[in-house]
Amino acid sequence: MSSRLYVALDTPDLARARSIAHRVHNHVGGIKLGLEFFMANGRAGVREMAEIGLPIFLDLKFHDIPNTVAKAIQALRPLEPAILTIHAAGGRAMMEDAKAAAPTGTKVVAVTVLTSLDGSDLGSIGLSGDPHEHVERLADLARSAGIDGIVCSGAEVKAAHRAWPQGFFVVPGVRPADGAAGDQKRVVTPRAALDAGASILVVGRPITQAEDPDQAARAIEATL
Ligand SMILES: O=C(O)c1cc(=O)[nH]c(=O)n1[C@@H]1O[C@H](COP(=O)(O)O)[C@@H](O)[C@H]1O
Repeated sequence: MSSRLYVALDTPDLARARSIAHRVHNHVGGIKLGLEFFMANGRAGVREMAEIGLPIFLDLKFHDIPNTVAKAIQALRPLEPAILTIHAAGGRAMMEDAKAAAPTGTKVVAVTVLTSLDGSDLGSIGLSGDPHEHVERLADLARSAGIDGIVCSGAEVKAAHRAWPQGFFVVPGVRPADGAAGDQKRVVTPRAALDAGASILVVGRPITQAEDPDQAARAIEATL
C-alpha cells in the first residue's frame, strides 16, 4: 500500500518544488500543491509536477457561489487531480455542483474548520461553540451533499470517521512530537491522526523546511 503521507509543497519556486519532490518521492504517497504554488506556476506548473508520477492533490480551497466554483473546477478538469479542495462553509449547493463539475476520478473534499483556528478564533468570527461541533456539523453537510470527504484536524477525525465510515479524511496540521506548530493550532502527531482514522496526512514545513527533507519524510513515515 502506498504511503498515506502527502507532502505539501508550499513554495512559489517550481525548481524548488521539483527538487524536494524528487528527494522525498520514495517516502510519500502524493504531492499537495496549494495556492502559493498555483498562483506562481499555474496549470503548467501542476502538469510539470505531475510528471514526477505521484498523485496530485490540488488544494485551491474554492469558496464562492455554486456557479463560479463549478466553472472554476471545470476549467481545471484537464489536470485530473487525484484530490481537490473546496470549503464546506460554501454550503450544500456549492458542494453538490463542485462534485458534479469535477472529473470522475477526482476526490472532492471540503475543508471544515481550518487547523489554524481554535475556539476563540471561531468566536471572533461570530461562531460560538468549539471547533469539534462545527466539524461534525460541516462533515454531515458534506456527506449529504455527496462529496467524497473532508479536511479536519486530527482532534476531530475520530468522531467524523465514526459518523461517516465511507468518508475520505484528510488531516493536515500534523507535527512530529518535537515539531514546531507555527501557525497551526489544532495539532496532533502523524501516528495519532492515522490511529484516529485519517485517510491521508498532509505535512508541509516539517519536511520542506528541514535541513534534509528526505530524512524528515523518512522519519515521519517510520512512525506510521
Ligand atoms: O486544506 C488543507 O490542506 C489545509 C487545511 C487546513 O485546515 N489546514 C492546513 O494546514 N491545510 C494545508 O495543509 C498544509 C499544512 O502545512 P504545514 O503546516 O507546513 O505542515 C498547508 O499547505 C495548508 O494549506
